[in-house]
Amino acid sequence: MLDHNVVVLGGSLFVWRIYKRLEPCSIPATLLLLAAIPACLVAHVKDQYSSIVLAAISVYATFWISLLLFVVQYRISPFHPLAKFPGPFVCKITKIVVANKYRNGEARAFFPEVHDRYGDVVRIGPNELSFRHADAITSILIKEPLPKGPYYVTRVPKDAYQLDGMVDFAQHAQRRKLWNKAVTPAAIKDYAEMLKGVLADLVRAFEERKGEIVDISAWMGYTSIDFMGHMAYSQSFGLLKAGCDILGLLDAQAKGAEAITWMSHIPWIVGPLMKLPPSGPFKVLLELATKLTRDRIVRGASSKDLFHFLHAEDEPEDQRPSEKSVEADGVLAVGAGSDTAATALSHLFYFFMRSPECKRRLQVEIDSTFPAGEETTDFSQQSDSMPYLNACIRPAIEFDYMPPSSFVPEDTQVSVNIPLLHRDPRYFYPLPNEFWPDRFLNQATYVTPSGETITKEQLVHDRSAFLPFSAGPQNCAGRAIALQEVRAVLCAVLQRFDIEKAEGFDLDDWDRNLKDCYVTHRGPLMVKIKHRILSS
Ligand code: HEM
Repeated sequence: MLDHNVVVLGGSLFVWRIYKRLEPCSIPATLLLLAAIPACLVAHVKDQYSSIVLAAISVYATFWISLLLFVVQYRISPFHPLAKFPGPFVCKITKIVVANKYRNGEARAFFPEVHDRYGDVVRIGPNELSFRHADAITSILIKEPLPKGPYYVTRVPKDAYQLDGMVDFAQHAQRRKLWNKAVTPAAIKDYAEMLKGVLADLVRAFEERKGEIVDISAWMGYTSIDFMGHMAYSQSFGLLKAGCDILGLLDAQAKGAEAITWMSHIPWIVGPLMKLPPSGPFKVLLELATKLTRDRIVRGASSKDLFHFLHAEDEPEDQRPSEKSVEADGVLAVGAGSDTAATALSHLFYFFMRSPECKRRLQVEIDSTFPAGEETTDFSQQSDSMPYLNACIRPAIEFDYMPPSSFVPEDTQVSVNIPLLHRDPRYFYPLPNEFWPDRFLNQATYVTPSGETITKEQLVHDRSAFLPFSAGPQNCAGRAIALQEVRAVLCAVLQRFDIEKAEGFDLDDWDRNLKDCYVTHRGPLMVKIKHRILSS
């Protein structure tokens, strides 16, 4: 008779082979492989023990420990397909390290560190590589875009299809058609009217707070979320009027994103978690999305909002996407469109406090385009005739997380770390780490903030490495809307107000408190709102 340990080891080797080949993660498969199989082994070897309890303890312990060792051994062995790629040892064994970095908002520090240490291609998980090279953009995202990886699977709510969670390209392209109709110049014209209303609320709120100290990062959050309410659902969320997050939306979004980003990096955990009823921030967000969708359907809209396009309201009812899918894409719009724009705007106010000369130059451009007393709401002028405004915006638009895809057949997830490219001297030089808008201007010579003059030929400016809105089929659907919003807010505020650092606030705290958790957690950015006195 075979020794019982050999039988148990054979069982766990068999289960490991199944996991390696099929990666099953459903609850029934997990119960079968991790509980039922060892139970059968207990039944098989129980006679060799003095009691069934002892047999169960010994078999389960041997089975699970040996299974774990098989997994670890293989992941660090030279036979693993990614064995030749360098990376932190612990990352070869488990993805938990990177998942926790995201959850704790430490990705911003972690990725530069590992790429500086290990090079342009780093193994950041048992089956995952991170790239820091512009060539990878074309190979992964553009030329023959690789299919989306399991990272995206968690974005798909049950019974619904959310655009960015659609891993099937054909299905994604079909849904993206609705989004593309929602971002044509004609559609964006309608959103411009909504934006004007939001700008009026913002200006009014700042007028009322002149001379006061406010957290401008929070106010940018209210602004962008209010705009998304109008643009997506023709409904005011009312944060600007209230001067606070009355719906708890920003808080729910931040907490939900923290959980989602963690789960996205450990996709096998999603199956079991999705079986649980939504709780905490997910409950808040889902209930709000359902209510917004219902209310919008009943109420209708006086002009074409995003919902109009996503719900295909011009089509016969039987050809429209399901209510659940529109609900899911509505959440996506509010999530994808609010934190990103608010972060870009907050960064800009921060940069202007660090570099007052840049703010002065921008205000000169604003004044010559929109003289004092005139409205700043001719948005086409902002996009076409204000080069310095557009140069300022570009370096402030961050792309805080990575778009992973996956290689088939090895099931390796790969990602290009775009924020690192934006700060890489091979693509942007000089001052790759500094806010220096001039690099985005087309000039024969450039003067750096320290007074050094360089020629166009000396400037390194590789636009192919600049991708704040990503690229390829899954690029940002709201790019044009976001740019219009950021330009409009800057013009409206800087034409009328001087935004100065609040006394006692340490600007270094802004950078210290930034955390990438799928959305960017921003700490406070305390400023004094002052009436702007125009220099003659
Ligand atoms: C400064 C502001 C913004 C930035 C930097 C930004 C950036 C991005 C990036 C990098 C992606 C790709 C993400 C990935 O592949 O994982 C993306 C996707 C997306 N963004 Fe934006 N975004 C911004 C504003 C907006 C706005 C205002 C909206 C909506 C009105 C929006 C809607 C979307 C949607 C729907 C997707 C998913 C596209 C798809 O999967 O086909 N974004 N965004």
